[in-house]
Amino acid sequence: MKKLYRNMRIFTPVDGGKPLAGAEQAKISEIKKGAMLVADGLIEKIGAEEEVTKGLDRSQLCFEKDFGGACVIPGFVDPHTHLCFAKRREDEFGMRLAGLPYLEILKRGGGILSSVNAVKGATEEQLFETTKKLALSALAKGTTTIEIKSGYGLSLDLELKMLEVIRRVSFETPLDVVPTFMGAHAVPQEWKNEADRFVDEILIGDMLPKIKAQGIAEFCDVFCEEGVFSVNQSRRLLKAAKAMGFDTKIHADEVHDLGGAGLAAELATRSAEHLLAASEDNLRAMGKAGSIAVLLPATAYSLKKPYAQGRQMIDWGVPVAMATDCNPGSCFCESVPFIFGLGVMNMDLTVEEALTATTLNAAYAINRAKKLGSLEAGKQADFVVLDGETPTTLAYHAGSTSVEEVYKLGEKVA
Ligand SMILES: N=CN[C@@H](CCC(=O)O)C(=O)O
Ligand SMILES: [Zn+2]
Repeated sequence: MKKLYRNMRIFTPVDGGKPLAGAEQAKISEIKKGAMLVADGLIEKIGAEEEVTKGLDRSQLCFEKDFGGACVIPGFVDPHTHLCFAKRREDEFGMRLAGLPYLEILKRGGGILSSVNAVKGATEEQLFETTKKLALSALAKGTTTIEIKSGYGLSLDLELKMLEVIRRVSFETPLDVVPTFMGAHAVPQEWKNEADRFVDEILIGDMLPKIKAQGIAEFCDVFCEEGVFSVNQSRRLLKAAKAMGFDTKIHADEVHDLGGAGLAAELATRSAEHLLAASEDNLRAMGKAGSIAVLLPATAYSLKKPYAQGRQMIDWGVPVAMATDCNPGSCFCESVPFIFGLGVMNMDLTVEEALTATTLNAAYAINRAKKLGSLEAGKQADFVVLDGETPTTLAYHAGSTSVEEVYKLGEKVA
């Protein structure tokens, strides 16, 4: 049986088989009075209502809905989160507001390391409950697919505990979940003066092969930053991960221009994230290598840092995606509508570019574009109904999500 959704004003990027870059990123298709025929959660037909309903045998339908001309966009894809954590760090936010730098808190044993202690102290059930609650909050705000990283474990047992919880979120919520192993999120206290050995013996020699054998993570990510992992250490880790069959990502040039974006280009990682301090040369090299820039404007907001050069990156031909970076430290935000507004207002993306950045390019950044990220025949019927005439409302109606209804695989889920 099929479902017919009609009388919708549909806005969607169009998938040309690769992430949209340069002027292509702003190309959005608009169907003024559109309809979607859905079978088994997939879009069978989409287009002008007249076309979609021509010759349609309505007795084949199990459901039909008139959306009254409402604005519909693809479900948001959030390609960078640290949503799996046990405890908030509101106290640290206060310290940062008082002037203590983010990396200094980590250096003193707080930050990511305090989240490691919290994961250690939580039962798997507790960790699952906090993670699920945030995932459902993201869903209510229009996110239908989400990447979630481990990285608050830093030992094999705790990383597996996190990845198990992340797997459960994919089974026990309507969201599509993409799991990333991020054992290289910080150097654990016990390896403080031996980061090289931690990378070579523990991460590469032990954790990566065991995580791979369990098939519990798809991507490998590393925090390449001054005082965390160097470019050389990150290179060794990502090369080894690639050789073992992981897809790769890198937290690059978030605070200092260490050359992480250059490494992303050199290794052609699927994406590089943050890039607040990345140099023009390295960003252009990323564009040439096809590495996607995943920008996290709510982190700049929360760290009170200058925003990444989103406008310039698009002009330089780098495909741009955006993500929330939801985590308890640098950015406690699971709202894609919020980052959509920041992208438009503070990084000078156009509304059309921001829509591509939060849907199709975001799907490419986690290797899901074949299934989702745009509303086209053959892809999943994951979509969001907005309170507004066009996607502009996402930036215009500040402080509101503008998200009225959320559909996953053709089912209303929020
Ligand atoms: N910068 C590194 N990792 C996270 C923050 C993690 C944390 O502070 O807990 C980020 O992407 O912002
Ligand atoms: Zn991150």
